[in-house]
Amino acid sequence: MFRSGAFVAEHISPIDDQQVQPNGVDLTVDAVFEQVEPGRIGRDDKQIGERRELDPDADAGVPTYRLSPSGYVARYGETISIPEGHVGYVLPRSSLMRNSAMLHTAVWDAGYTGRGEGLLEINHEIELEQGARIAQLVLARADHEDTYDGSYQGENLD
Ligand SMILES: O=c1ccn([C@H]2C[C@H](O)[C@@H](COP(=O)(O)OP(=O)(O)OP(=O)(O)O)O2)c(=O)[nH]1
Repeated sequence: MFRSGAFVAEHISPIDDQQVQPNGVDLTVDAVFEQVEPGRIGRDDKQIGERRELDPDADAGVPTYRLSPSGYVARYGETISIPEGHVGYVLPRSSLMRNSAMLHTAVWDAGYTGRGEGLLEINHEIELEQGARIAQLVLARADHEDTYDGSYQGENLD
């Protein structure tokens, strides 16, 4: 069973009322990266290729990313903690999708805490204000034996 947005909100910070939706919580874009070196997925290890952080255009008043068609890694502005007994899924905000862009995501494990990332697929030029809502996190009840203890635990925390 999926939990309410109010429940999800208890596991995300910072957050404001505008982010709380009936079935989940909206996530904002804090930083955008372009990968510049190859990565590697081995049988027993992995390496994330080097990235370049994009500078948003500050002249617009609100810092704004002007993105051309390509793939980018977006880092969310919120720290997310997936509670035990749950699994998280992040989906794109529909307005992103309606603008020919997509956010690709993976599984958010019980016990994970951090400011995670998603893959932005941009198919047409788009402007994204830094801090704009681009995604939504939902939580479902889930059985599990262990909790998350991987290399991304605690990532991007200040
Ligand atoms: O779209 C997503 C999905 C998950 N995560 C976070 C939460 C998740 O718990 C963690 C690790 O994900 P996963 O287990 O898929 O990573 P991995 O590639 O298997 O690495 P590791 O073995 O170090 O966990 O990354 C994201 O930031 N973005």
